[in-house]
Amino acid sequence: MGLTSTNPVFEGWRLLYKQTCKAFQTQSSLFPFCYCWESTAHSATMAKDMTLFWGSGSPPCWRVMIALEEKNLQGYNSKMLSFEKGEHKSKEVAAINPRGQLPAFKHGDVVLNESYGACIYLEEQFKSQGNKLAPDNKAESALMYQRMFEGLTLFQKLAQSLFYTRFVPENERHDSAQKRNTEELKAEVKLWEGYLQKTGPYLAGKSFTLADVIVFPVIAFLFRFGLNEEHFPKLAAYYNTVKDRPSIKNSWPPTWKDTPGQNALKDF
Ligand SMILES: N[C@@H](CCC(=O)N[C@@H](CS)C(=O)NCC(=O)O)C(=O)O
Repeated sequence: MGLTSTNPVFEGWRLLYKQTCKAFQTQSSLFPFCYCWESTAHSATMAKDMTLFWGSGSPPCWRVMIALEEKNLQGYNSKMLSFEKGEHKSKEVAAINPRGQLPAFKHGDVVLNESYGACIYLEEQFKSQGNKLAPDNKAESALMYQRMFEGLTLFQKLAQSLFYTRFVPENERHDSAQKRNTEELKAEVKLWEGYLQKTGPYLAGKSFTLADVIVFPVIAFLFRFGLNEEHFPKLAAYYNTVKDRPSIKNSWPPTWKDTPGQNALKDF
C-alpha cells in the first residue's frame, strides 16, 4: 500500500507538490529536487516489499542488484549469503528457489529466481522510475536483446574454462578438453572486443541498457581473473568507464573489495 491512499491531508499536499513540480519542470532548478523527493519516497515504498538473497561475486546476483539500483529501488530487504558456508542451501532460500541457487528474489508474492527474468521484470514494472534501460528504437532494442542473450554464452564459456576442475570430476578430466575450453573462451572474448569496437561505447550502442546491467558483471569477472587490458582495449575502456557508475559502485561485490584478483586469464 502506498503512502497516499488513505490520508486526505497528505493527499492534498501531494497534489499541491505535484502541481508545483510541473510548474517548475521547465523553468526552475528546483525541479530535480522535487523529482528526487518523489522518486525516493516512491521507491522506498515499493522496495520495502522486495527481498533479495544473494552471494558476493556471483554475476547472476550482481545483475539483479544493479537493476534494483538503476531503477532507484534501494531499501529492499537484502541478505548476503555465503556459498562457502553452504548458506544458499538453507530452508529460507529453498522456500523461494527450490534449486537452492542464488539469486532468490521476491517482490510481494511474486517470485523471480532467474536473474534475466528479474532484470527484465524490474524494467517493465518500473518503466518510468530511475534510469530507462530499454530503448524504444527498434534497432537498438534488437541489439540489446541480442547482446543480453549472447551474454549467456559468454558466461557459460567463462565457467567452463575457469571452473573446469570444479565442475568435472577428477577421473573425467582431460588436458585436451581444458585446452579447448580455454581456446573457446578466448575466441568468445575476442568477439565481444569486436562488438564494442563496432557498436560501442555500451554493449548495445550509445546508451546504457539492460544488456549492460546483465553482461557487465560477466565482463568484470573476466578482469577479476586477470584479463589483459592491453590485449582487449575496448573491453578495458568499457569496464573502466562502467565500473564508476553509481549503480555498479553501490553493488560492487564486497568480497572483491579487500581481496586480490587472480591471474588465470593474463596470457589471453
Ligand atoms: N539461472 C540462474 C543461475 C543462478 C546460478 O547459477 N547461481 C549460482 C551462483 S552464480 C549458484 O547459486 N550456485 C550454487 C549452486 O548451484 O548450488 C540465474 O541466472 O539467475
